[in-house]
Amino acid sequence: MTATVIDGKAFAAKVRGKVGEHVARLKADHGITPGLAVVLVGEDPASQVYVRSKGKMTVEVGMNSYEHKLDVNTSEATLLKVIEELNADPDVHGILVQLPLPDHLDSDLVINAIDPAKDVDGFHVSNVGLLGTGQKSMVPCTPLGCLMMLREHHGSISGMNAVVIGRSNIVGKPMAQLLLNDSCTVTIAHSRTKDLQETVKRADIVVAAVGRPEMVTGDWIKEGATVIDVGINRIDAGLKDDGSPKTRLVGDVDYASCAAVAGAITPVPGGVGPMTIACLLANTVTACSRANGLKEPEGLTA
Ligand SMILES: Nc1nc2c(c(=O)[nH]1)N[C@@H](CN(C=O)c1ccc(C(=O)N[C@@H](CCC(=O)O)C(=O)O)cc1)CN2
Repeated sequence: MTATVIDGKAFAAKVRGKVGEHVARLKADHGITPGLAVVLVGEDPASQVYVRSKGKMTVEVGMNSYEHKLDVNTSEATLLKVIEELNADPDVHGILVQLPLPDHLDSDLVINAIDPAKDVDGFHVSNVGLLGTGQKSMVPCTPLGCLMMLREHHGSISGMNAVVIGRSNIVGKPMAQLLLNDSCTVTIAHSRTKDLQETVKRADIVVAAVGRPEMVTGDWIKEGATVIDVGINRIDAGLKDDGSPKTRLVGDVDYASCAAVAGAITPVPGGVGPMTIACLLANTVTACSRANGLKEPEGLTA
């Protein structure tokens, strides 16, 4: 079997298109422009790229983008003050603090200082609780993107066996919750799971979010299963012509061997990654609609 490639880049463009349509309606019918504030502390190169990309795409869909770039040594008190001001700003409907934060800052404390209604990352403990109890919440962007791709590919995923590899608060746990809310039978596997390979082999849906380059190989995958690769790992790829080191982006899944067995698979790059930012924009327009007591966009929430 050769797997169908689930094109996250193309799907993300469609999601951004829908967000743009909803933003245009909010502006034309209600005179409201959704606003997204992104806070970056420090100069982590990957985070800088993601934040730039978020700002650019926010503007492209017609929303206002507010960037707050803070020095790497910013104190917790200063960061909390910035969040407090954004919470109180009526033009800001979504707030995101780019992770990881520098070590001296307590991520949980910072995230839980965000107004849950503006928490477009869905990481605030109130949103985690709401999602866990099947209530309306803000949903973390990466798992939401995975869910959208699964629904688009399968129609319904009800009753399917899903294995999520990884138990992070950002991806693994909310992903498992979303799959459960869609009536999958869900296993959360991790580095200490006994018989990990056998566990994965039983799955109709595999979501790999462990952060280990190409860990999941084709012999772990049930024939015809759908494989969603959340991993973004930069690995050595020899030397460039000028002798400098070359790198290559790979997922947590060994693409070639898994694609030979799976029914469908997301590539890296171009799979889950682009959906993360598209879902951030979707969450912002959802937050803005909710804040104004207006109808939420269809097909952009869980
Ligand atoms: N506050 C948050 N911090 C972080 C999140 C998050 O959702 N909220 N997720 C990641 C980083 N991230 C967005 O912030 C992100 C990661 C990857 C991509 C993406 O499009 N990746 C491309 C490849 C890009 C490359 O070449 O490096 C792909 O997979 O095709 C978008 C967003 C951690 N922090």
